Amino acid sequence: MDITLLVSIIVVVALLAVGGFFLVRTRSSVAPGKEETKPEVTQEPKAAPPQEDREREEGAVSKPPAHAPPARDTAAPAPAEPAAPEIETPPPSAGRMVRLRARLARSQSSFGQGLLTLLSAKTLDEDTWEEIEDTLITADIGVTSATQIVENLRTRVKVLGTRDTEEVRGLLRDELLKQLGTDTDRVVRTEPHGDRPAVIMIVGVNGTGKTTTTGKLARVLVGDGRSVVLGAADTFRAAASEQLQTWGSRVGAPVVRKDEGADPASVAFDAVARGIEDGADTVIIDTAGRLHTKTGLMDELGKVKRVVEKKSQVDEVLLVLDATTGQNGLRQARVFAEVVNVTGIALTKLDGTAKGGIIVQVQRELGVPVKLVGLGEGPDDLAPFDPEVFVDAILD
Ligand SMILES: Nc1nc2c(ncn2[C@@H]2O[C@H](COP(=O)(O)OP(=O)(O)OP(=O)(O)O)[C@@H](O)[C@H]2O)c(=O)[nH]1
Repeated sequence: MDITLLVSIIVVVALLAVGGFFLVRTRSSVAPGKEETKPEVTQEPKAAPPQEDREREEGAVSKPPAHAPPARDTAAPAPAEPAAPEIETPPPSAGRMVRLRARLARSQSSFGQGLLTLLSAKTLDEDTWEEIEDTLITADIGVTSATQIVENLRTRVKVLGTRDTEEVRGLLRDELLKQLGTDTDRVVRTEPHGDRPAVIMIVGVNGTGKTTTTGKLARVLVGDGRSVVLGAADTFRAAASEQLQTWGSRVGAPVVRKDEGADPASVAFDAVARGIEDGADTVIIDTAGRLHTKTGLMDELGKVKRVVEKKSQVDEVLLVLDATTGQNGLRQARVFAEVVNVTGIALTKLDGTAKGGIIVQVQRELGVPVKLVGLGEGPDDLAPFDPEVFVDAILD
């Protein structure tokens, strides 16, 4: 081999060896620097770190406590604490009926539209007026009120000589409002007297919606910023006290209850005592459903009221009536009114019937105002009764 070629090969090999050495050195000195940027850490937030770790990363926790367990242990789930029941904040009573107006419009529109169609007939002859009266009676408004409405309408239509739809609608609105009573005092007495809470008793026959109304009323009051104690004096139906407990827990209202079969008067008495002790604004007592025809049970209701009165005056006795029961509801109302001096009506299930005229009839028969109306099964579907919203929903 030529000596020059040999020397060249040696020089090339030597140069390659030196180059390779520096290349390896340079690579190994960059690698730690890359490690310092910790790419694993930047990817980690995908798995949400425990709160304390997060705060530490953000600098909120300056250094780990001396007793801090290794990172792997921190990630272990802590033993679950029993979740505190969530207290709800129901909407206030004001404007509730307006919010529920669509329900009314749905259930009562056939009644209202029937009347308006008849009134806009080409000729308002005897037959048409009779049909108008029948429509009113079918809606459970009662014969006396139906006759009055028709007589007044006939006179006013004749005197004014009007057949304009809007004007006739206005006349009908006036007549219906007159029958419902716009000046009637419909306030539910819930204000405490000095150191004593207001006491409300809820009464009625089975299944009308007493327990539901008690729970819904508690929500109305809590929504208005009141403190409430509930008394589960329906000791006859075991589920009623459970049901009331659920309503109470949802809004943080204590529920006084006893075993099934306990004396309802003693539960009611204890509930009022608890209300006084807690400085509550209002005590609402749910009573067992009873047939108005069962004298013994009706006497028992009178006793509950008398026993409560030993502790505090009873401000309201609300009779819960199911709007869908029509004339039967009226019969019930009469008997209850004799036994416990009913001060107001809570008319439930008005969302399920077109016979809203029962409001007029029950007020006329009992001389007691409808104060609350139930417009659905939802927890906030109870509203203070507003005649104008009611009539407008019928006629819209
Ligand atoms: N659609 C509708 N349903 C209602 C209304 N109010 C109550 N209800 C329903 O009526 C049913 C009976 O209600 P409860 O409150 O259990 O009746 P109660 O009078 O306490 O029953 P007893 O304890 O057996 O006398 C339930 O299914 C309620 O959801 C309402 O305004 N509208």
